[in-house]
Amino acid sequence: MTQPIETGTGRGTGTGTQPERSRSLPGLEMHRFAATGLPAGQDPRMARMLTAVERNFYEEVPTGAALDQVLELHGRDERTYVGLYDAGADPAESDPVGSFSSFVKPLQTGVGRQLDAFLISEVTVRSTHRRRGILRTMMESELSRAAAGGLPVAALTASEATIYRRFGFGAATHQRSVEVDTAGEVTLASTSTGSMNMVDPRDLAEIGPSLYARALAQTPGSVGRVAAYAVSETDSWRSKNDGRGTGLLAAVHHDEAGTPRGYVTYRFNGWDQKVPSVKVGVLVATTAASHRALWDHLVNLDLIRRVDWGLAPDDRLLENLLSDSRRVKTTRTEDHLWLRVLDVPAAFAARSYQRDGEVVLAVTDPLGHAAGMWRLVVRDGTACAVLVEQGGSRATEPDLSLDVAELSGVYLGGVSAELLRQAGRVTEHRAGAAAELTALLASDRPVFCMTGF
Ligand SMILES: CC(=O)SCCNC(=O)CCNC(=O)[C@H](O)C(C)(C)COP(=O)(O)OP(=O)(O)OC[C@H]1O[C@@H](n2cnc3c(N)ncnc32)[C@H](O)[C@@H]1OP(=O)(O)O
Repeated sequence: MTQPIETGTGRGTGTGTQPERSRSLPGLEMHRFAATGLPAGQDPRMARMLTAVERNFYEEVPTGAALDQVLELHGRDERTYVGLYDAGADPAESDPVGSFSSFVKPLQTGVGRQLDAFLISEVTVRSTHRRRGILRTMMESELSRAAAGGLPVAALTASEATIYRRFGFGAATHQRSVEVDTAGEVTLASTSTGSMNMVDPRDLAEIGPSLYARALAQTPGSVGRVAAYAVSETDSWRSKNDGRGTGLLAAVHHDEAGTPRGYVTYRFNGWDQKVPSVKVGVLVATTAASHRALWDHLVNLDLIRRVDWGLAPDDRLLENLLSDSRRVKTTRTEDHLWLRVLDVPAAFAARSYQRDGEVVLAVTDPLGHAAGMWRLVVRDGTACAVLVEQGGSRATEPDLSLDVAELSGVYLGGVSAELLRQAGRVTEHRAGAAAELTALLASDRPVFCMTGF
C-alpha cells in the first residue's frame, strides 16, 4: 500500500516549515510545498514558481486568468513543488533558481494491471545557475522521498536523452512523428464500423476522461493524464482567445449500438501551407474497431492531403491499417517515457507475465534504491524478486549484470534486454540469459505512453 508523501508545508500559502539547507549548494535553501490550486493573488509562491518554470523553458509566461487556470490545474494534479531559493528568501516574494514538480498517477504495467508511479515534471534551473548540482540535489532528494513513501517507480519525459540515465532512468517507451499522405482515394485494409460524429470540443469534457481511462487500462506504458488535458482537448485555454476556442476540431466514434468508443481532435494547419494538412492532437481509441474508424475519418477529410501526428506509437499498426502502407512516413522517432525502478520487488510484483522463468540479476544503482543481486522468479503469472546478496561475498552467481537504468528500461517489456546486451549495456554471465529475460518480460500488448506530462 502506498503511503501518502509528506509535502513539508502542507496546503497553506505561507512558507510554513523550515527550508532544507543543502551542504553541496551553499547560499541556497530548498523549500517544498503543495500546489494549492488557488489563484495567483492568493498563492503568490505558486505563481512565482510557475512563472520561473515557464521562463526557464523559454515559454511565454501566462498572466491574469490564464495563470490562474494553470494554477488550478496543477492543484487538481496535487503536485508537490520543490524550489531552490537564495538562503533566507521568502518564496512568496522571490523566484526559485531551481524547480521540480512531482505527483502520483497510475502507470499501466500490463492489461488490467497498474501501479502508482511518481511522475516528475517542470524540472528547470535558471540559466545563470546551471551545472552546479541543483538538478542533482532536487532529484536525489525527491527520489528518496518517493521511495520512502512506498512508490515503486518514478517516471518522466526528458527534454534531452543524455540527462537522466545517471539518476537511474531508462527509456521504456518510444514515440514517433508520422505524416500520412491522404491525397486521392485512401482505403483501409479492413472496413470500419459504427459512425463518426463531429462534436464541439467542449463536449469531450464529458466523455474524454472515461474513454481515456478505458484506453489506459489496455495500454502498458501509459500513465494517467494530467489535468491540463481537460483544457487542451476541449480547446479552452484562457491564454488563447480567452478560453473561447481556437478552431480545434473534434470527432467521436460510436459503435453500432451507439456507444462512444473513441475520439480524435485535430487542427487545420492553414491554407498558407503548400500541402493542405491537419495535425492530430489527441487520439483515443478503446477498441480496435474504433481506432480503424478514427483513421478512416482522418484519411478521408475533404481537401486535406496530409495528416500529421506527433505522438504515434512506434509500431506498424498504422501502416497495416491502410491498404497502402507507404502512405505513412516516419519523420522522427524518440524516447518517450523514462522509468526508474525504486522498489524492485514491488515493481516486478505489479505487472503481469505470459510465462514462467527465473533469472538472477546483479543490479548496480548509484543511488542505492534498487542495488543488489536479485533472484526474479515468475510462476503462474506472478513475480517474486528476492534479494540474494547486497554487498559482501557472493553466494550465488548472477545470470546478468546491469545498471538500474537498463533494468528500468526493460521493466515493461517494450525494450529488449537481449538488444541491450548486444549494445553492451547488459552483461551476460550465462549464455542466453538476456534472451530469457526478454521473453519473461514480454508484454501482452504494445508498450506505449499515450500522453505527455
Ligand atoms: C522531467 C523534465 O522536466 S525534462 C526538462 C528538463 N529541463 C530543461 O531541459 C530546461 C533547461 N535546462 C535546465 O533547466 C537545466 O540545464 C537542467 C535541469 C537540464 C540541468 O540542471 P543543472 O542544475 O544544471 O544540473 P546539475 O548541475 O545538477 O547536473 C547534474 C548532472 O547532470 C548533467 N547534466 C545536466 N544537464 C545536462 C544536459 N543538458 N545534458 C547532459 N547532461 C546534463 C551534469 O553534467 C551532471 O552530471 P554529473 O553529476 O554526473 O557530473
